[in-house]
Amino acid sequence: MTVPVVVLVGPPGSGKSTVGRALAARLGVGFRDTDADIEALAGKPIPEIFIDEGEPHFRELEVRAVREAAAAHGGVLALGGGAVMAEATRALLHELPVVFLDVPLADAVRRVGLDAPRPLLVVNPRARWRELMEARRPLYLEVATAVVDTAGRTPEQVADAVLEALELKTPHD
Ligand SMILES: Nc1ncnc2c1ncn2[C@@H]1O[C@H](COP(=O)(O)OP(=O)(O)O)[C@@H](O)[C@H]1O
Ligand SMILES: O=C(O)C1=C[C@@H](OP(=O)(O)O)[C@@H](O)[C@H](O)C1
Ligand SMILES: [Mg+2]
Repeated sequence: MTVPVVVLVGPPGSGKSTVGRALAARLGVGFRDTDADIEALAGKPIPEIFIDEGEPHFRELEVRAVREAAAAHGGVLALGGGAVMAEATRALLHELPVVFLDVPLADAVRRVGLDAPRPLLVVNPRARWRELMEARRPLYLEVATAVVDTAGRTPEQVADAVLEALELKTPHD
């Protein structure tokens, strides 16, 4: 069994996918994103999974994708924003180095507004994001080894803060 060097959790727009890629490059390790794994498993993009099979089916695929990646991927792993809602996922995250990327509402809404579609944020994204974050913040905190604030930081600066928070060395140190 190979376990990730870092797992990134946090709400949509916190930068998990973007920072994860930068972090993996800095560490000289691979990057994996469970949303991409789910799309590969289902053979279609996430919005289509939500439309065709519904959110509960997406969440089943997500639990499986996280379990498989957490047991086999030795690099940086980014989860989807809702992955922590599953108790089984939280249980396995308790054993891993997990960073919660925090972000204020205004920054997150600005970031996701310009990005790929997220089915849960299509209608009234501001209010929906706030609701999601209120429900999930305790869960992000429960699984987090460290919390990194992303407000006013570039993805590269966030990657630096993650390395520092976990005291990780890069090949250039
Ligand atoms: N620290 C940051 N500052 C500004 N924009 C960012 C930052 N992190 C991510 N972004 C941008 O926000 C959008 C969402 O980022 P993404 O990595 O997909 O977030 P997540 O995976 O957490 O939902 C992307 O367009 C990305 O380029
Ligand atoms: O918050 C959520 O429930 C979701 C977040 C998305 O990932 P990001 O957090 O990477 O945007 C993706 O997994 C799906 O649209 C559901
Ligand atoms: Mg993402």
